[in-house]
Amino acid sequence: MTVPLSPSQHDSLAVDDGCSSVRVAVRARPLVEKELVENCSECVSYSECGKQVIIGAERRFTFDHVFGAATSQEDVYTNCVKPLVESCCAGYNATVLAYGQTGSGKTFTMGCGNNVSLLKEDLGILPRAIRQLYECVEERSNQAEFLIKCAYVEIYNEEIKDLLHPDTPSKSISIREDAKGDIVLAGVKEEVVTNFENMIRLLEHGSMFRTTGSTLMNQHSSRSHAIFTIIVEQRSILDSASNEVITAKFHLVDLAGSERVKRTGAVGMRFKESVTINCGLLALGNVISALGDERKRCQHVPYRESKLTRMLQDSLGGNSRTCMIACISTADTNFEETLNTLKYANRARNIRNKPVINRDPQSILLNHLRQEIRALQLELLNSRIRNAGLDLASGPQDLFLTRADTSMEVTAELNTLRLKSRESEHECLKLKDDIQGLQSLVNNLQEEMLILRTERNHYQLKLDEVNSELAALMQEMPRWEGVMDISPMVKDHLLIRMKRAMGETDNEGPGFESSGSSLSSLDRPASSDAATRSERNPSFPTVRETARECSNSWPSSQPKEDHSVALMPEMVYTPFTADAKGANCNSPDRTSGSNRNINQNLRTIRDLEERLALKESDVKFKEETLKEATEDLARDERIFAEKMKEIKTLKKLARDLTNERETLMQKAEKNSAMISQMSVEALAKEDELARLRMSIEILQSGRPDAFNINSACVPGVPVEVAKPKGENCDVHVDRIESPDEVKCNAMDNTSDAVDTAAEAPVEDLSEKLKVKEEEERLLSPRKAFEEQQHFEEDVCTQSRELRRSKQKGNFLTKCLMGL
Ligand SMILES: Nc1ncnc2c1ncn2[C@@H]1O[C@H](COP(=O)(O)OP(=O)(O)OP(=O)(O)O)[C@@H](O)[C@H]1O
Repeated sequence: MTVPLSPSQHDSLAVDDGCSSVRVAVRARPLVEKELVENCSECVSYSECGKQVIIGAERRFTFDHVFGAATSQEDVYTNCVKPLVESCCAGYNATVLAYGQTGSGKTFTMGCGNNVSLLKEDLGILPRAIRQLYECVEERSNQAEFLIKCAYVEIYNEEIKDLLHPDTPSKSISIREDAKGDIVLAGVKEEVVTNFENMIRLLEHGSMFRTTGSTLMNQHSSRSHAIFTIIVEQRSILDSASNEVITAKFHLVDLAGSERVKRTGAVGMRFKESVTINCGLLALGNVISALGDERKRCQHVPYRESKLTRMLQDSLGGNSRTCMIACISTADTNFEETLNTLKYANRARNIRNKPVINRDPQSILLNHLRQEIRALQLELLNSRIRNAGLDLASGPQDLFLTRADTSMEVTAELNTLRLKSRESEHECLKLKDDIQGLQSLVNNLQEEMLILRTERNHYQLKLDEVNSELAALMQEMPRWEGVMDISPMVKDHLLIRMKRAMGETDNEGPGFESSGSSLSSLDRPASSDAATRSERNPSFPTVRETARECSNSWPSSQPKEDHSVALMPEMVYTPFTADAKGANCNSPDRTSGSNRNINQNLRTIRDLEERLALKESDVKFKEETLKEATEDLARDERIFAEKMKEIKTLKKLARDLTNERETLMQKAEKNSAMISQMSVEALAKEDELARLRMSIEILQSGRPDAFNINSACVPGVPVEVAKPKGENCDVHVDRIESPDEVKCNAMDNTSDAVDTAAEAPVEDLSEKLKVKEEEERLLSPRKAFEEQQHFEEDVCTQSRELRRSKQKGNFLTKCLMGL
């Protein structure tokens, strides 16, 4: 049945209060061939609204999406994953998680490539997501530059394997938390991929290395949890000044299926895999419970319980938009597993994530600093212009700008360093918190270990008591020999126990191999404890001593009736035969009482052994966790120390830069004053040059009326000029070579003289000019010509320089305005 899709299902990424719930979809697979052959019937139905699944008589579960057995891959993808790919392109982390019992269709749903054997409509989530991602990149290529990377790992038997680089040893891969608190896989190489085809090739290549195996439930059963991660980095190109980088991670997870060993028929290696798979899923369940249960929400979330949960830390309760697809089988033979999956998935619906756009803090900082620098540069320029009263378009500004820029750079650098230092301080605080958390974890673990050790000692004591009781009973054994019939099996067993208690190896007893493992745990603590006890009280016989005595006093070999003794732990004493009863009628009650005692004691021993083994494995696990936590703590402390060192260096650098900045600011102040002075001088020189050029033009024109305007420039004619400020100014003109070619040799106060020369009496000047002309006629016209040329060249050079500096000034002004 295909469940109709409602439009509301498309809003699968609804976010409120910055939080977004984990979306959960259920997908039922159709009955497979094996189930059809077995005549299985369907035990699952769906409600009309398309959001409820009903299992059995009336157990209803509500989910965000419910996909019936006939739902196409396309529908599952469109509803569950498409929005996640879109949000990943927008900078949000995303996760798709396929969960379910073995053979329920997780790998089918996720897909692991684009095989030619696959029909297009059967393509799973992975190839579809990769295609959509590249389409999205293509669409946005005019807005941003994209860099896409991928990594593919599997968690097999609690070890992480890099499927894209299978040669990487698992030991070199570890799960770490980076400075931002994101989970990263150190040691896993990410591949940069530029197109759909290449990424599919990598996916298929990695999938080839994934561990699969055949079980009774699924011929191609995945024996590991596989995580394909796509990393999307984008840099906006719309705003060239903004170099903001956004990075999003997309995890596509195909979990291994939960399974019952009885049904999968897993033995040996498969059995071990099965145990680790179930442990990982149990840890995931614990995390889901801790996050989903409102009462537990503030408590510790056991992410560190398994590698799977640690890797999915961001996806469950963290910075990610997550969708879980719970795959179920509708066959009634899988009723219990399906019910469990639905319960598991239902809990996941309560998890609240906090997705945010992953902006690179460095680029944010850089942008912020750039804006600040621009603002400061403008402000500084404005204030300088105001102070110097300069027109930006005139005058050489390069020196001024260089200094100002240097000062700006230093300020910017200083700000960057300050921010970095602040950031490192935050990081240090965070690390401190982490260290405290770890410290309390270690303390808790130590406490737990202490309790466990006490418990172990307690059991050990009990075991010793039982052992000594047993030893006492064994001492009595020879006495019963004559009076009752004890099964040779029992004797054999007791002999083996005694020998083992004495630390001897005895493989003769047919029950040795089966009971060996359980007995060995008894052997070790008994002997060590016996040693300590004999130290305490040498008169008290140890189990070993008593046992040795017994074994010596016993007949060495008893006829062995059969080899059923292999079931030693379950063995009981054989009942008395009628004859034996007759023969031993002197104390039948006492004998049966002792038998009962021995049986009871054996049971107690077995019980204690099991409990002890359990406790020991518990202690071992705790010790490992403690070791890991201690290592983490040491690492964090190392990082913390490094950070502190870095902060110190940064602070010192910041201090140095502040000093340098101060010095530069002072220098810049001085230079700006100098520049202002120079600018004023340059303006005066320009004026002077303009006037000189005008004078030359007038003199070159040789028009007598020109002297009315500027006769003060007549060469060699000392002029008494009018005094604008009540002062006399003399202009000395050397000589006139010809009426048209003159050399002007203006002395001090030239500009004033030129300004006031217009007011000199024209008659006087004409007369003087005539005299001069007479004199000049006598001089060589050639020389005058040469001098004139010389002078013109000088003027041209000066005006060229002036033009160049003007251009420079204009250029710099434009640059400044541009900035
Ligand atoms: N929706 C479906 N439509 C048709 N066939 C399906 C569907 N889902 C699963 N199957 C078939 O069911 C079988 C088991 O599926 P699959 O291998 O994906 O299960 P699994 O959950 O990944 O198992 P495991 O956990 O053991 O790896 C496969 O033969 C697959 O083709």
